[in-house]
Amino acid sequence: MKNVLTIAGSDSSGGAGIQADLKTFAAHGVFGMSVITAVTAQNTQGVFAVQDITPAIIARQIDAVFDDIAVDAVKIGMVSQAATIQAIAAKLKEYAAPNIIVDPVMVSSKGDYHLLSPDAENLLIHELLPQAILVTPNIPEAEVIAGKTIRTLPDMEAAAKTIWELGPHNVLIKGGHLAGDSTDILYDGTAFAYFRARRIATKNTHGTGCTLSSAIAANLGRGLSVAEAVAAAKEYITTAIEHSLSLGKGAGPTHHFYSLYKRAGMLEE
Ligand SMILES: Nc1ncnc2c1ncn2[C@@H]1O[C@H](COP(=O)(O)OP(=O)(O)O)[C@@H](O)[C@H]1O
Ligand SMILES: Cc1ncc(COP(=O)(O)OP(=O)(O)O)c(N)n1
Repeated sequence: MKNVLTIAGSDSSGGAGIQADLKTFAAHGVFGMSVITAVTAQNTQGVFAVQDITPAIIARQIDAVFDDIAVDAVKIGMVSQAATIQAIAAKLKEYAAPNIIVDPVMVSSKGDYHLLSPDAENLLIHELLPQAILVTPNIPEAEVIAGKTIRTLPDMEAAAKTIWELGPHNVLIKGGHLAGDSTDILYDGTAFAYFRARRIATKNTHGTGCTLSSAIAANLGRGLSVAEAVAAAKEYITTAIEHSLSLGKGAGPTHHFYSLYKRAGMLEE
C-alpha cells in the first residue's frame, strides 16, 4: 500500500480540511496520515474560529511521520501563519519529500474568514511553491498569486504561466468559481491540458478543493503521471459533487465514497 500525508487544518464539520483529505485517501486505497496545522470551528455555514498549532508541534508531527514511515506523496492545505510555512518548508526539504502538492487555501468559500494570514501569502509563494510538483489554486487564489484578474479561459492560461514562473513544476487552476462548464486547466511549462465537467447545480460544494487536491496526491502516490492523476481526480470530484450530501443549513459536503458504496451495494435508496 502507498502512504500519503496531508498537512492541513481540521474542519469540525468534516467536509473540508484534514477530514476530507483522509476520507479521500481512504476512497483511493492509500494509507492516509495527517499533520494538523490548525483547528477550525466551522460548519456548512462558515468558519467561526481558528486555533493555530505551534510551528514546533507541526515540525514534531512531520518528524514523527518521516522518521518512521515511507511517504509517497504530500498534500499541503491550510497553513495559516508565516512561521507555520517556514517550519513546513524546512522539514519537507530536510526529508526530500516526494510529490508535494500545494493547495493554497486562502479564504473559505463563504469569503468570510481568512485561512491564510496576509503576511504568510508571500512565504507560501516563495517557500512552498518552488518545492511543489503541482499547485492547485482556485480562481480567487490564482488572482492573488499571479496578480491578475481572471474572467475567462485565456485569463486562466495567462495566470497559469505567471504562477509557473514562481517555481512549481505544474499549475492547475480550478474553474469552479467561473460561470459555465467547470473547466480546470493544467500547465506544465510547455503546454496546457483541459479537464472539463458540466457544472452541477448544487450548493453542496464544501471542501471540493481539498478533496480534489487529496485525490491528485493519492493518484501521484500510486505512481500516476501528473496529467493522469488530475484526470482521475477530476472524475472523482465530479461524482462526489453529483452525489453531494444535503447536510446542515449551508453548503453541504461532497460524497467521498459514492463509487465505492455503489460497487458494494451499500447505498440507501
Ligand atoms: N458546481 C460544480 N460542478 C462541477 N464541478 C465543480 C463545481 N464546483 C466546483 N467544481 C470542481 O471542483 C473542483 C474544486 O474547484 P473549486 O470549487 O474551484 O475549488 P475550491 O474549493 O478550492 O474553491 C474543480 O475541479 C472544479 O472544477
Ligand atoms: C480546515 C480547512 N481547510 C481548507 C478549507 C477550504 O476548503 P476548500 O476545499 O478549498 O473550499 P471550501 O470548503 O472553502 O469551498 C476549509 N474550509 N477548512
